[in-house]
Amino acid sequence: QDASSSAAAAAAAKASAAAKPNVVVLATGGTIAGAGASATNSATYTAAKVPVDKLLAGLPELANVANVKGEQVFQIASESFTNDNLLTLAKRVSALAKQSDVDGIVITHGTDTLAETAYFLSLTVKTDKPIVVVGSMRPGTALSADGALNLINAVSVAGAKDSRGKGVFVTMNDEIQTARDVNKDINIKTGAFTSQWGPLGMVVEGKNYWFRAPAKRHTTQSEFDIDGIDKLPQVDIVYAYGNVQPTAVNALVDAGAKAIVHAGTGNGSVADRMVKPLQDARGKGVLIVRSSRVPYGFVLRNAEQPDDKYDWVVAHDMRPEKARILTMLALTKGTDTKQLQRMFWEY
Ligand SMILES: NC(=O)C[C@H](N)C(=O)O
Repeated sequence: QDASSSAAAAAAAKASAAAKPNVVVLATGGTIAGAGASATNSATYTAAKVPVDKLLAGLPELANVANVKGEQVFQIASESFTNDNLLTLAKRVSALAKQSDVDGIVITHGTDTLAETAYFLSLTVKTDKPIVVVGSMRPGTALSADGALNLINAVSVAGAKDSRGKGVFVTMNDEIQTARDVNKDINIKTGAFTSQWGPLGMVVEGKNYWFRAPAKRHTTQSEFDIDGIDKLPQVDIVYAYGNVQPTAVNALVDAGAKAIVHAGTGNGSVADRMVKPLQDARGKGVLIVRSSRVPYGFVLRNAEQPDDKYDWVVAHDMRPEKARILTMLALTKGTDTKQLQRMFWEY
């Protein structure tokens, strides 16, 4: 009797594990793995402290959502992310996505450059399996820490069948955002991630509620594939402000930048004294991408500056830091400015 009931219990446990999706959590550090000195330290803490096993063990509720495995890829604050980190992470995500025993992938990440990494993954990983990048604004040691629910939501979105084919997501504050559109727009507050075009949906108590679909090319529809990319070119950003001088542009060209993203004022406007240095840079083969330091709206071609005449590219609605990501990838294919401009419209 005992033996048959324990066999039945084991079979039931096996059936319940088989019914749940398999989700791998790749941990990279950030505040979601951060720890502060006391529960009232919501903003003063050390990022990238808690190892992934401890992070997952602290959330037994995850077992109800998916069969979760953790892997520590890095343990860093995201402001220190490099191109090498992007390549290593994306290659690991791509390899996991090819495994038949993996249904979805979650990346825990610091919030500061989270949107850049999410965009990079959405452009380079060829899969229709859900990939979710998630972080937190408060360390797990703080009162009203946001990481635990953000992580459960991420695992639930990554494991859901109705998330497939929709690209890479960011799940913060119960919202499901698409990697391309989302940015960290607010610091300190937990509702930090927004998109001017709105979230795709919401995740509440383990269920997805969708309201729109991404309109731009991503993952399986992308012309980039991380499996064939081993190096990223140097692309830098020049920030515009009153009294700006060409010092930074000239230094970056001398340092070997292959492209410069100009974070202009207003509609991507460029100070009169910056035009010639940027033209000179273009003359030396450096690609010039005109973006704006204004977070919302978008930059139009040949408005503010004659882009056709100067052979410059506009970043459309991409923030300078995300324009850098697309420009680096474009440069792995060639230096044709018409192609780069097409990519800014399509991705
Ligand atoms: N909230 C955070 O995660 C911020 C932290 N500086 C990071 O990006 O790693």
